Amino acid sequence: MTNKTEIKPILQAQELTIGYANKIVAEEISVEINAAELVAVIGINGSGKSTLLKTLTGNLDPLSGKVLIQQKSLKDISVQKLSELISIVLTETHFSQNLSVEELVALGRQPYTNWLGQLSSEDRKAVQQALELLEITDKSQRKCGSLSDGQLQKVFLARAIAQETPLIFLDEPTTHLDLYHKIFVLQLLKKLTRKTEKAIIFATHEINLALQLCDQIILVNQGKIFQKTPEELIKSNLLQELFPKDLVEFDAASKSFRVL
Ligand SMILES: Nc1ncnc2c1ncn2[C@@H]1O[C@H](COP(=O)(O)OP(=O)(O)OP(=O)(O)O)[C@@H](O)[C@H]1O
Repeated sequence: MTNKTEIKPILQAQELTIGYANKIVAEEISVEINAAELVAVIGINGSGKSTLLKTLTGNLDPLSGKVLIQQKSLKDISVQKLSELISIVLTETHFSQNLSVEELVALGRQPYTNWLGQLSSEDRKAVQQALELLEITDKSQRKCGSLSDGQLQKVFLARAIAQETPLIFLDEPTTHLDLYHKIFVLQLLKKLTRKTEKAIIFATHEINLALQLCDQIILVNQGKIFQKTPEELIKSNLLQELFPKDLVEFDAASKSFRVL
């Protein structure tokens, strides 16, 4: 007998094959994500990061195998229930520029509002809490169209927080950001996992930053998927083999890629 409380993963992929009707992108995938973990999905262009995220969020059917959320098969979860479990932040270029920050964040409450879309006091509280967590309360009445890309990124993140789901997925949340703001956003994601116990999974090309900031890394490479801690990944040879060796190499001592 053990006293250790069993930690049940919030998300699991079992013997998963992902891809499209005429193309297998990756197979034999097994992934386990726990609450309060920050997880980066990395891999070269076209390796299958978006395909994996789409499959894990139920936007693309697996070719075989299954995805479980809180031990329940994704295909048996209703769309309504799924919107209470998963929020997704995409790199959005089309959104209503005329919405105020507060209005856009309030869209995160859609799974909970009535058919008229009226916000209850609980909905308003969730919106205010999300604005506070992202430190954008002072911008709540600004039009989204007047914000910088970095500020907008925080607003989309606040909308996902307001949705109050245990899982948040983001597709390349640091695109368009300068180095300082890339670190700012990733640190913020990390703080959110600690503060809220949410699991946050994001696709990124920022491998050096992911190695420094994430709890787990999912590497997509040549049809295979590896889940490891940053330390395990650095010790493995996987990063050395990620890119052709003519321009860039992984230096295990400094735990980063460098130009040759
Ligand atoms: N709808 C589709 N039908 C068929 N093949 C597709 C489809 N969408 C993507 N692919 C292919 O699947 C593979 C993986 O693409 P995916 O977009 O998942 O890669 P990625 O790692 O997210 O790439 P990037 O870093 O460039 O965004 C690529 O070869 C791509 O051409």
